[in-house]
Amino acid sequence: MKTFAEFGLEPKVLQAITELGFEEATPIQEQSIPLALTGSDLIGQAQTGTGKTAAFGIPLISKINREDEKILALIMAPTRELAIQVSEEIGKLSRFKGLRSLAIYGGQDIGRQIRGLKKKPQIIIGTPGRLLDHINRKTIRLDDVQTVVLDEADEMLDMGFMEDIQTILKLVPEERQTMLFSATMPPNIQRLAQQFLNNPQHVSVIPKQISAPLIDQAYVEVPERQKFEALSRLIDMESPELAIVFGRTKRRVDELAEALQKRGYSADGLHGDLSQNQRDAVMRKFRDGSIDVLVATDVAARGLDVSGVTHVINFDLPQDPESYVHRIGRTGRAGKEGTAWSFVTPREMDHLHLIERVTRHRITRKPLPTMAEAIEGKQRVTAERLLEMVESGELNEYKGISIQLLEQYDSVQLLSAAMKLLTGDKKDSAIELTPEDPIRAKRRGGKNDIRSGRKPNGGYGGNRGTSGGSSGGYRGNRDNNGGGSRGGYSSGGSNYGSGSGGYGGGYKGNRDGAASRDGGANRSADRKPSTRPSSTSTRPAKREDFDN
Ligand SMILES: Nc1ncnc2c1ncn2[C@@H]1O[C@H](COP(=O)(O)OP(=O)(O)OP(=O)(O)O)[C@@H](O)[C@H]1O
Ligand SMILES: [Mg+2]
Repeated sequence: MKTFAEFGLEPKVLQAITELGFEEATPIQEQSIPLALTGSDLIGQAQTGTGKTAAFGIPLISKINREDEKILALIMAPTRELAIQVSEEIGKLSRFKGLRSLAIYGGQDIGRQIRGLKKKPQIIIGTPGRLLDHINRKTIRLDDVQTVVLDEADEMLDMGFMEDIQTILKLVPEERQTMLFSATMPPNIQRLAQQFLNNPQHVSVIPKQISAPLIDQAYVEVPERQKFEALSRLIDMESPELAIVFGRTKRRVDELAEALQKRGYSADGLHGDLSQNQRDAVMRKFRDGSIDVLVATDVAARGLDVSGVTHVINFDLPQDPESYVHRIGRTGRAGKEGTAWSFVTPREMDHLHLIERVTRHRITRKPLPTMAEAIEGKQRVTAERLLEMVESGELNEYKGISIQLLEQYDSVQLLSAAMKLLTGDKKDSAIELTPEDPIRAKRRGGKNDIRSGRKPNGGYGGNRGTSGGSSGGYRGNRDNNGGGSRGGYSSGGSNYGSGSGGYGGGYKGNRDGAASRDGGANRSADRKPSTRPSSTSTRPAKREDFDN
């Protein structure tokens, strides 16, 4: 492991890194930073939560002169929340150097953004839709941009941002450095790379070499109508510090958040039909811990980094294996452990197996938590709270009454009553959620779909660490689905997530033409009537939500 001092960074940037508490570079940082500092174009791929933001942020910041008053760097991200977060991290990294950066995203007052732009930021972090808006208004000019980063590049393509990105990149001088980053690099990313990158270096971190994000992955098979009960039992049993629960549609998220609140959980929902103020408020509450459970559509699947997220629960399975990878990657970040649970209806078992094959990771089957386990979990939390209170020692006011009570009643009875009060018996109000259709495993893949054309070397390393890094394919140690005998996933070209940087597996060979990953326009995860004037109807529904 390298320390940041070894990259020859200027003292002010090093100081900022130290202030953030980063001691050693993560593998993606170790490989990307020196390359990016040479000015080379880059395609960077590494697992979720391994510091890709600083991997592009540090070299980007290093190149900029604080005296300059032009926009010199442009970072694009697929969602508003991510643009805000990346902008904050860039702000922290460039603090001592005194650079100015600004987030530009839909839903925020444009006047405010224009005022921000008047302060001459050198770094813009934006979502493509609003960026274009500013470009058209001539409030943003890209003529001096030297560095472009596409964070979550594959997602931006998937959301139908290709056209917007093309328009934007055509306005950036050709003499520039361009970097693409994501944890997943499906083959269609090559299209973008060929068009906009100049002789890019591929930096791809083999999982074995990463201080592996320890995500414990489990699933329970549960019929659709029992999912809510399963969720509340699971939350009770596991008592997450912070949890993100993913639902398939906006309606689902609304219903779930409300149902959880009714049952006494501290939960709130996030999706693209909320106003930006509401979205900001929910994220703030989740980040500061005033809610414990964030219920969200895939709008929260990518990039978000909230410390203390111990659990991710897929209340509904995601449509795509990549989405699974990113969703569960909201936990187990920066070397911490995390737990991911997925609810799978009996008809979705095939889809689960597809996810297992593509991610080359066996997901452990677990039984539905029992009522007894749920109760035990809740009691454990209550006991912990009680003991914390005992340790805090600030109990003098209660001692008199406690002594009196103990003279009259049995101590076990008394403590049990206090525990019961504290635990707060669940109001068993009936919860009715509108059922969702099961996700269907699309038939995809096969040798002909292997598109990346790059030599496979290094699998995703399914069991992270024990077998990682050896030559591709979905190898032998899987027993539940025949080692990829269906659909050709074992065909050595699969190198999802590592090795040479190509996704390679081609499992979603015919996805490009699909209307949307959310299962059709009318019940898409995040569809919203657009205020943007043109061509929105032809775009995948998903983008309507994420940025406008
Ligand atoms: N060198 C480092 N040492 C310690 N912590 C780090 C280091 N680099 C980054 N981090 C922290 O790790 C966390 C994850 O970083 P980041 O969000 O950049 O991950 P990512 O690879 O972009 O993940 P994702 O694929 O989910 O977007 C952040 O909280 C970040 O501050
Ligand atoms: Mg990221």
